[in-house]
Amino acid sequence: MVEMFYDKDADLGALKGKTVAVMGYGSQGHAQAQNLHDSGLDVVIGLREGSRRWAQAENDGLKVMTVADAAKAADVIQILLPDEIQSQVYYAEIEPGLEAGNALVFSHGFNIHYNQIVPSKDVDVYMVAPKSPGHLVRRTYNEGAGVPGLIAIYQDATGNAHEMALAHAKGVGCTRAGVIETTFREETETDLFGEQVDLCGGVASLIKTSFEVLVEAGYQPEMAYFETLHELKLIVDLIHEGGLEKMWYSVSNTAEYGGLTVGPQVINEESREAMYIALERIQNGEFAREFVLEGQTNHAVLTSMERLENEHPVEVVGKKLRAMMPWLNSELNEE
Ligand SMILES: NC(=O)C1=CN([C@@H]2O[C@H](COP(=O)(O)OP(=O)(O)OC[C@H]3O[C@@H](n4cnc5c(N)ncnc54)[C@H](OP(=O)(O)O)[C@@H]3O)[C@@H](O)[C@H]2O)C=CC1
Ligand SMILES: CC(=O)[C@](C)(O)C(=O)O
Ligand SMILES: [Mg+2]
Ligand SMILES: [Mg+2]
Repeated sequence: MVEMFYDKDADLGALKGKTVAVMGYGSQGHAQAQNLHDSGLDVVIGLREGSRRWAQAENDGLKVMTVADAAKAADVIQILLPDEIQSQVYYAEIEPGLEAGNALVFSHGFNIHYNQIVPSKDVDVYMVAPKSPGHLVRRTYNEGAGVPGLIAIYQDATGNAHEMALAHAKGVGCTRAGVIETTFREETETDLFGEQVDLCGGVASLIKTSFEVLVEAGYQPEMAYFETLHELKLIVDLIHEGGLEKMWYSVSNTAEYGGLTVGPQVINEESREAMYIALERIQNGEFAREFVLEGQTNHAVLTSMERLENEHPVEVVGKKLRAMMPWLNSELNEE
C-alpha cells in the first residue's frame, strides 16, 4: 500500500520565514498562490509587464512584481507558467535571481523530466502537483476541503526538500485530501497520458463523436447535447463519489446492461492500441519535442485546433442552452 501524507504529517513551519514566489497567475497560479497566502505563508506573484492578471492578483490581495524581481526576492520559486515557455523564462529571468539554498517548485514535471530546465546542483527542486484543475484547487480549499496531490523530490541540496514539499502541499490544501510521493518521471508520464487519452482528449472525442452520430441520424442537436455532454457531469459525479459501483447502482438496469455490453465495443482493442502508442510517444520524448516546438511557433497548431473546437456544433448549441442556465457559472473567469 502506498504511503499517504495528510495534514498531520506536514508542518507549515518548514516554509515560515521564507518568501514564496509564484510565477504565473493562471489556472494553477491563481489558486495555489491564494491558498498558500490564506495558509499564512509569505507569497509574492511574478508576472510579465502588461499581464492582464497583474491587477487581478493585486485585487486578490497579493503583492505582484516582475518575474525577475520576484526570483531575486524569493527563497522558494514556484513556476506555474505554461510548460512550453517555462524554459525560456527560467533561463532569461529566473535563473539569474537564484541563490544557493533556494528551492525551485513545479506542479508538473515536464521541464525537468525532458531536460528543458537543468537547475544548478545547489538548489532544492521539488514538485507539488494537485490532481485537479486549478479552479477546483481554489474552490475546494475555500470550502474547507482539498484535492489530492503528488509530491516529488528531484534535488535536495539543503536536506529540507521533503519537509518543504509537504509544507507546500499543506499550504495548497492537498494534505487535506491525501498526498502521494512519486518521481518527476512518474508524474510527468502518467499526467500526460491521463490528460491525452482519458480526462481531456478521450472525453472530448467521446462527446463530439457521440453527438455527431446522433445529429447525423437526424436527432435534434439540443437533445444530442443534453444526452452526450450535459448529463455526463451527473454520471461522473456518481463515479467520483462512489466509483463505477455507485454509478451502475444509480442508473437503470437498462443503462447498466447496455453500458456493460456496448461500452467495450466503443472503447475497444483499437482504442487500447492507440493508448499504448500515446504512452510510447510520451515515454520516448516524441510528444515533448512536438509540444516544445509548438510553443516555439507561437502555438500555430493549438490556435487552429482551438478555433475548430469552438466552431464544433456541440459548442454552438451548448453555448445557447447554457445561457438559459445562469447557475452553471459558464464564464471563463478566474474564481
Ligand atoms: N491547468 C491545470 O489545472 C494544471 C496545470 N498544471 C501545471 O501548472 C503549470 C501552469 O499551468 P496553468 O496554470 O494551466 O497555466 P496557465 O496557462 O493557466 O497560466 C499561465 C500563467 O503564466 C503567465 N505567463 C504566460 N507567459 C508568460 C511569460 N512569458 N512570462 C511571465 N508570465 C507568463 C500567464 O499570464 P499572462 O499571459 O497574463 O501574462 C498566466 O498567468 C504547468 O506546469 C501545468 O502543467 C498542473 C496541474 C493542473
Ligand atoms: C488538470 C490537470 O490535471 C491536467 C489535465 O493534467 C492539466 O491541466 O495539465
Ligand atoms: Mg493532471
Ligand atoms: Mg497536466
